[in-house]
Amino acid sequence: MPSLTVPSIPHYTLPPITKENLDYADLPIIDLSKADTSEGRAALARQVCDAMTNQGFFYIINHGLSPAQSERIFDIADVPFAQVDDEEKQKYAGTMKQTGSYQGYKLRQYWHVDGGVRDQIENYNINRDVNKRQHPEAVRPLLPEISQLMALGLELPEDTLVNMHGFDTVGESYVRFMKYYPRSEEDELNSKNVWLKGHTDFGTITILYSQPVSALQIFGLDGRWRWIKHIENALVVNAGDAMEFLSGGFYRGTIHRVVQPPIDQRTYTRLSAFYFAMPDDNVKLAPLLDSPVLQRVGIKRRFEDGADVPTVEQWRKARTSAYGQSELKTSEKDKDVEEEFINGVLVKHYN
Ligand SMILES: O=C(O)CCC(=O)C(=O)O
Ligand SMILES: [Fe+2]
Repeated sequence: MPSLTVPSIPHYTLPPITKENLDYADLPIIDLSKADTSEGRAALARQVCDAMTNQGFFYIINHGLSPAQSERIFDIADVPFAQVDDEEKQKYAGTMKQTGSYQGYKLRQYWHVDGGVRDQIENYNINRDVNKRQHPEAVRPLLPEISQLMALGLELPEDTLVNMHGFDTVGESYVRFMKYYPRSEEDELNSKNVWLKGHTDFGTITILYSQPVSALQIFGLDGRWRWIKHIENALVVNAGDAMEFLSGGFYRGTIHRVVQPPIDQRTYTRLSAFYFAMPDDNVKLAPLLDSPVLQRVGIKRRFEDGADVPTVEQWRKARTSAYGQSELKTSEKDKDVEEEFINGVLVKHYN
């Protein structure tokens, strides 16, 4: 990254890791320092492909961000929450339901979680074009740094996919900062300790900065939830709906959820930082039929034959408007699953 004058902001101290012995998911670790040679890249490509077709989640280490840069990301992430007062937060609140876009704040209690319980999570979302909207005063001096972070999100491994993620085209890849606040006993009971229901992300890939408060879990092919373990200065990557659709089901949009942290971390807030990569708005979410791999392994279609395949814009808007707001129906097959149809596609939410 070229150097910038970095504004001085308060340091955010991340909590210590848990001492509990949790059932962790065994995820592959992609060491990007091996990408310098063509053999190294070939080996990494196989590893990533394997991870994406199986768990749909992996870690990246040696990604080029120093521990100090990663620490800085959490300092920046806390600014929209700790340095902006409620009145200003209201002023920059997003209009998800009306516009299908997450830009701005998602304030606490906007989403329905389960059993009448509403969320205790604040988000602040910034489009990859950081100048697309106005931001709270405390965030403005940080925009050049946030803008540089977006560049990292574009380093996708495949040209085909990279080309669908133009930087100057119309689209909604974005950075999200997210702060989870501890909840009341009553809320924990009524929502069975689930803070964010099991879901798939909407885009191609999500990159999250590993952080120490254990709460994120992934749903394994064996039907069990397992915890994501914190790895110092690692990135955690997962595939979303757009990736699953483009790859005809070859890469899995993995179901994940957020639950109450283990007992020794329950009093902390949980701050996280993400990059959600979304193809350009005009990309049709149909399988990439030219792929020799898809021709070999076959395609799992998520859309009815003849149904209109949605564009990225249609998909992300419909998913964003519905999320945490729509009426869900309990699945006839599984009482822990709730369902809705979006653009003719069955979308599931897990408890
Ligand atoms: O906070 C987390 O670790 C996950 C949040 C998440 O899944 C999301 O924002 O889509
Ligand atoms: Fe997610």
